[in-house]
Amino acid sequence: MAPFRTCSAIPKWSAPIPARAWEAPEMNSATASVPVEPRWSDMPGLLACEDLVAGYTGDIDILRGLSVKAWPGRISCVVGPNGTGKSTLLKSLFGFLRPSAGRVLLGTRDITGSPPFRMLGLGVAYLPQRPSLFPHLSVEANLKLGLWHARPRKQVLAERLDSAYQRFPVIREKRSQPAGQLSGGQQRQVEIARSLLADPSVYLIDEPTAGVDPQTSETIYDIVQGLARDLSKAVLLVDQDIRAALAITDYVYVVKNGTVFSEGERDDFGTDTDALVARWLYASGE
Ligand SMILES: Nc1ncnc2c1ncn2[C@@H]1O[C@H](COP(=O)(O)OP(=O)(O)OP(=O)(O)O)[C@@H](O)[C@H]1O
Repeated sequence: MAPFRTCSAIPKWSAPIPARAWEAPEMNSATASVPVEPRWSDMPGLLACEDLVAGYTGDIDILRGLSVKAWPGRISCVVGPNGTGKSTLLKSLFGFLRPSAGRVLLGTRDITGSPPFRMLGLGVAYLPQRPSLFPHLSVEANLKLGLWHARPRKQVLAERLDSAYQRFPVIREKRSQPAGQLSGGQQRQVEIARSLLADPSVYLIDEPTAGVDPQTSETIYDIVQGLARDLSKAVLLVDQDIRAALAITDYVYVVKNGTVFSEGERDDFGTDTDALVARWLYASGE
C-alpha cells in the first residue's frame, strides 16, 4: 500500500493563479489512488502558502520552502517531529514572522507578511498553543475583544455574543468570572468562541488539547471538527496527538526539517495508524 506521495512527486505551484473558480483534476482509473492536487483559485477562504522560507534569526531558516493549503469545510493537519517548524509555520502564516521567500494567499489575495493585527479583519484566526486570554478580565470582556477591530454596533455585538453562548453553553454560565479561573478546556472554548465573533474563514490551530484531560480533549476535537463541518471554516491544525488529530483530519502534511516530507488525503492511508505514524516520523528519506 503506497497511497502516500512524497513531496518530490507533487507538482509545484508554478502556474499563475487561474481566473476561474477552484477545480480539481478529474479522477479516472489511473489517478483514482492518487491524492487530488487542487489548483490555485479565487475560492474565498482557501488559504495556501507556497515555498515559504522563514526563521527567527537572519542566518537560520526554520521553514525551508514549505507549501500547505487549508480548504473551506476541511481540516488539514500538519504533523512531524518536535522542533521541525510546525508552530513556526502557523506564526509565519499569521504574520508574527515575515517570510524571507514564498507567499501566502487567501483566495487570490496575497497576504504575505500582513501583520497579525490585520489578520482577523482579513478572515484568519489563530489559536496559539499557549493560553491567549486575559486571565483577570471576565469571560465576557475576553469574548468582546474578538470583535474590537470591527467597532461593532451594540446590537451586533449582543447578537454575536448570544450566538457564541448558544454554541458554548458552559461559558454562558461563567461569563462574569475572571477567565483565568476557568479550567484549561473551558478557556480553550472561550478562545474559540472569541474568534467566532469575528466570523473568520480560516482557523490556524496549534495543539488545541495540549495540557487538557482526555474527556475535555474529546470535546475540543468535536468543536474543531464542527468549525469545518458545520461552519465551513478552513482549518489548519498542528497537533502532537497524532492519533486523535487524524481521526478528524481530511488531509495530512508530514513536515520534516522545515519542509513537507509527504502529504495526502487521510482516507487513502488506511486504518493502521501506528504503522502510518512510524512511517511518517521515523522514515529517514524517500
Ligand atoms: N522565538 C523563537 N526564537 C528562536 N528560535 C525559535 C523560537 N521559537 C522556536 N524556535 C526554534 O524553531 C525551531 C522550530 O520550532 P517550532 O516550535 O516551530 O517546532 P514544532 O515543530 O512546532 O515543535 P513542537 O512539536 O515541539 O512544538 C526549533 O528549533 C525552535 O527551537
